[in-house]
Amino acid sequence: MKGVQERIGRLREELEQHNYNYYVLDAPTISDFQFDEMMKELQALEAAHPELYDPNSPSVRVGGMITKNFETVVHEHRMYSLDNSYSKEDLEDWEKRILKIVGPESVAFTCELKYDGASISLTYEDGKLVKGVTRGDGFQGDDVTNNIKTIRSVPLQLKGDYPSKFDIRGEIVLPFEGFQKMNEERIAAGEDPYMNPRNTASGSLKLQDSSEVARRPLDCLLYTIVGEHTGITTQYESLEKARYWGFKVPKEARLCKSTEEVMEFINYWDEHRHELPYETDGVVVKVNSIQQQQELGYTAKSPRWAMAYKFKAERVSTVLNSITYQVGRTGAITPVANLEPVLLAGTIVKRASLHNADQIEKLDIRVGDTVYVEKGGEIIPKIVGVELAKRSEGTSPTSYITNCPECHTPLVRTEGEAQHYCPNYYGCPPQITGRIQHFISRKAMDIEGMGAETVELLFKEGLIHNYADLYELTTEQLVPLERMAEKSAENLVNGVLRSKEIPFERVLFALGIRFVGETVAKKLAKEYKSIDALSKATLLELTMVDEIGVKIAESVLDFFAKEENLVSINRLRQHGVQMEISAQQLMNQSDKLKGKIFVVSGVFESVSRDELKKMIEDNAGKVASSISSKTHYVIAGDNMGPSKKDKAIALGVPIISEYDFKEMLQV
Ligand SMILES: NC(=O)c1ccc[n+]([C@@H]2O[C@H](COP(=O)([O-])OP(=O)(O)OC[C@H]3O[C@@H](n4cnc5c(N)ncnc54)[C@H](O)[C@@H]3O)[C@@H](O)[C@H]2O)c1
Ligand SMILES: [Zn+2]
Repeated sequence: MKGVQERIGRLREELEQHNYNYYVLDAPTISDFQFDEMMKELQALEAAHPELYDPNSPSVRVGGMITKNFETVVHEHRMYSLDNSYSKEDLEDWEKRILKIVGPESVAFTCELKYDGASISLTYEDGKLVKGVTRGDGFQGDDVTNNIKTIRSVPLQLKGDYPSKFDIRGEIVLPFEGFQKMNEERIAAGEDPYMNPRNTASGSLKLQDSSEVARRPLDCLLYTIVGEHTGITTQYESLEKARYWGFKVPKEARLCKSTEEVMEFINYWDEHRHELPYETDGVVVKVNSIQQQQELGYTAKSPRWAMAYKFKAERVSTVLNSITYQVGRTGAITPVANLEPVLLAGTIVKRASLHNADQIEKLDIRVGDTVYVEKGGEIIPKIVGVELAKRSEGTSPTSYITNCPECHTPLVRTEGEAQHYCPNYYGCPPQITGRIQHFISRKAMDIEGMGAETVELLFKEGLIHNYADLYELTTEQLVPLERMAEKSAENLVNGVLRSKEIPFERVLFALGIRFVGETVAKKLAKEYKSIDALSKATLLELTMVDEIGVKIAESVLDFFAKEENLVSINRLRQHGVQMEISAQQLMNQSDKLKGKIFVVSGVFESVSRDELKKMIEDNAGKVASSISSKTHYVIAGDNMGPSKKDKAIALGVPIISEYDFKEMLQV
């Protein structure tokens, strides 16, 4: 008995800590699968020992919390969690319990997808968005209205016959495409990629700077209306109404008359969910009739009228053959697991990320172990645990490397950072080639005729040591090299020559300053206009620039403090690389379109789409990808999509031609 009590206490404590990591820090340290297993164990023990009931147990409370970084708002209607089911039998048991209360006839269900993001409650009064609050602990949450307003799919003004006051609930998600783009930008800027879309969405919502939130491609999917006089009688109807008033309500929902039909829906989406643009982790089955919902009511944590059906995590086990360590262009060390190849979610997996030393230690991962591999929204799969029963005897914990695997320099780890670094900036081969590879990449200097392997080859042959060396390469030097025909040597030299036309903002990105990705480079170029001015900026000045924080500012200062960087910049300048915004570009820039949001659609006669977008941005306007109530103008060319056109008309957004636009700029 004492043992059980201890175990329960221990589980409650640990689950509490995981809730904190997950909901407040947005940085879980165990997988959802492991969390759910622990929760199930706790629930089973509590059910067998009702005398140990505690109203504060994580099993009977919503897991979230308020952060105190925002104003705390008490929910007028409580926000609940959902009970989980994992099989057809679970669902049938649930149906039986429901019928006991509302029976004896059958019950209809609305099936929806379970979007994996952060819960939100939006309050509308007279058709206007007045508040956006996180779920928090279910009773009260964080007021994140300003951040919510930056999300394009959240209507600020409703249309149609909406009730005068109501709340609508949904999920803030980060669609895969946006998540991947954000991660590509982070990797290009030398930062660690985010772990998964859910925690990134939730973390984004809690940023203090709304303009930073606005840059994140968040989406808001809605599913429940709450309020007194809404006139709605079924869940299915509420989805249709919400859609009609202007909310984004996914169309996948289905009205089902039996658990058989519910299972059909579940089985279909278990297989097809990867075709959706956002992450889902199950299906939510809801009693359709609102009146029946009211009869059923709530438990301490969840509605009795709804049930989540969780998809099985895509997870397999395989043997860890070895751990290797990669050195990135910024010197960051990433441990990589080399696995016995295994089929996971339709692809053969051979490698998985181990993130950093802490992760290896926490999971106690050892070479030879049988490990669990999981695939979520991440780019590469990850190891989430070890099958300890299969561990052979006599193994010892993995000791993390202390020296760089490439140049043997002792590694360093700055306080507060998870990653180890190789500090040998000038001499570590992968850092040198990594910087040059970044420099020539498509979004940077876009040097045709050159790829990552060519960089390796030229470095090995001692021809380049630095990106400025590229501009001194001659065909005579290149032709004798292996696999380098005369033609490709010429292409390469010409490619380098042409890169001298690349505008300053991209040169700035190409230099590979840590944390200076494409967007930040654009901002800095616009603000400082030349490398000389930027190199003289102080920390304070830099942090005054919109969207530039201390971390970026410090990294810029570090970069210009390195003598070798200054030498390289001077050499690049002597070779004719653009180190300032051209007079032409300056002339074309203004603030004329400040605050205006444009959507560009169709094919144009006098300019290309990209040129048009650049003109908008050069004049301080913003380009959005889809039309919303916040769009100021749609610039339409030939073949504008009919649905876009309808939407613009419905929302009353003016549709203008490329010529009207140029008129606006007077060019
Ligand atoms: N890894 C960790 O450390 C850790 C810690 C805490 C929680 N978790 C994960 O979070 C889960 C618990 O989180 P939870 O309490 O938010 O429950 P949940 O996410 O399992 O389900 C409830 C939530 O689902 C959301 N939802 C999505 N689509 C919906 C729809 N169509 N209709 C209604 N609701 C919908 C709502 O936001 C609702 O609050 C755990 O099961 C675990 O997987 C993990
Ligand atoms: Zn090194």
